[in-house]
Amino acid sequence: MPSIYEKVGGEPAIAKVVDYFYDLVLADQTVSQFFEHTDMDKQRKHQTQFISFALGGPNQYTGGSMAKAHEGMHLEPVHFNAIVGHLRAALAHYSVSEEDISQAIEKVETLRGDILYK
Ligand code: HEM
Repeated sequence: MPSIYEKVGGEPAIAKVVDYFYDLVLADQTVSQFFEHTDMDKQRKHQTQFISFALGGPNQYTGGSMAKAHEGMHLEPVHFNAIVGHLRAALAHYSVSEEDISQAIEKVETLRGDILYK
């Protein structure tokens, strides 16, 4: 079974989804402030890893490192939900099927508990 990552068209397609997702995130005042002091290389790395993880691509991060990466950000459900919404919109924009989008969101949801502030 090909991963969604492969179905979408691998790395070149992911780069486009990443750019689109990134634009949505930075235009959204619910979450844009978290990236205020993030340099562009890290920003890009974050988005690419995020999308690759969601779509079953390479360079996946484990739950443990996700908790560490977001430690101290005090992320609330409203922030996580906003990011999930942008992921959904970016995938839909590139004509990913509703079924594949749901699967990607399900994957991302497995990290909610690690990423949110407790
Ligand atoms: C399942 C959801 C998420 C995944 C897979 C993910 C992935 C990652 C990864 C891999 C890093 C480390 C990047 C690095 O070390 O360079 C990171 C850092 C970061 N994430 Fe996320 N993330 C998620 C959710 C969120 C949310 C909801 C927010 C805020 C609204 C957020 C904001 C950030 C910020 C600000 C950084 C630090 C960037 C920096 O070093 O300046 N992430 N994330």
